[in-house]
Amino acid sequence: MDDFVVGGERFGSRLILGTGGAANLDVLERAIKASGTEMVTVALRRINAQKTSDGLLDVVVRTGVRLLPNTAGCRTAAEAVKLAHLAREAFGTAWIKLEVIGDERTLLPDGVELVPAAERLVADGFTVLPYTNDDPILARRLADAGCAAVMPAGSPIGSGLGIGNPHHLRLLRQAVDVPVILDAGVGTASDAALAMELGCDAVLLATAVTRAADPERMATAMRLAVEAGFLAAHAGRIPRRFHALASTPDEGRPDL
Ligand SMILES: CC(=O)[C@@H](O)[C@H](O)COP(=O)(O)O
Repeated sequence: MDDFVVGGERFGSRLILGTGGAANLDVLERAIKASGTEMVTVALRRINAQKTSDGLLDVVVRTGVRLLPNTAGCRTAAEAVKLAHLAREAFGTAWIKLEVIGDERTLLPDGVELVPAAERLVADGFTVLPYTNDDPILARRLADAGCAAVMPAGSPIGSGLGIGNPHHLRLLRQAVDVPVILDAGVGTASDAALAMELGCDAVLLATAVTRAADPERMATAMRLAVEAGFLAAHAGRIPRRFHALASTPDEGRPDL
């Protein structure tokens, strides 16, 4: 698999893990290792930046993955910008997964708040990766604002419904030049493979692994699915046909 380049940095894995929902840190650490991920996202409010042992931050340090703080829980652009600045101070990283949630029930992104928040953070020197809707126009606005990637939801966070609108995802892929990372809604490995086959550059998922009956095994499945989807997307699939096409040619067939 080719390296994944985002924000000017190179990653060997195209799978990003969210850390919410794990039963405990030991389970999470084993899942991170099994997934082969090189980047995990963490809600700032879940981390104690001062704590030096037994915390989520220690898992991040021990596994050697990049920490991508997120602005989970924010409802307005102003809140998200403030939290991003706190994260930069606390963790010494200017990378931020920008989340501005529009609605408690669906947890879908608020596109109206998202664009000015992204513009502000880019101007402030952040590498911004926004969680967005599967709307190609909004994605283009975010890319034009200088975001390093766009992260469309497949379906609502934690729903496990997979990719609700594959056509929109294809349109979105064509609408932007920055990496597209499917974020949210993945339920099982085939959803992750499909995202890659539709042209996504990477997949971010949390619940499907952290709340699986066997998180370590599901993390392995997700690693393989992302790799398989990427390879298939770049292997030139056969065209779909209405009728059959014999796989063995007729010539040389004995007269019976
Ligand atoms: C936007 C957001 O919070 C997602 O990153 C979420 O953590 C992952 O969604 P799933 O839990 O559905 O994979």
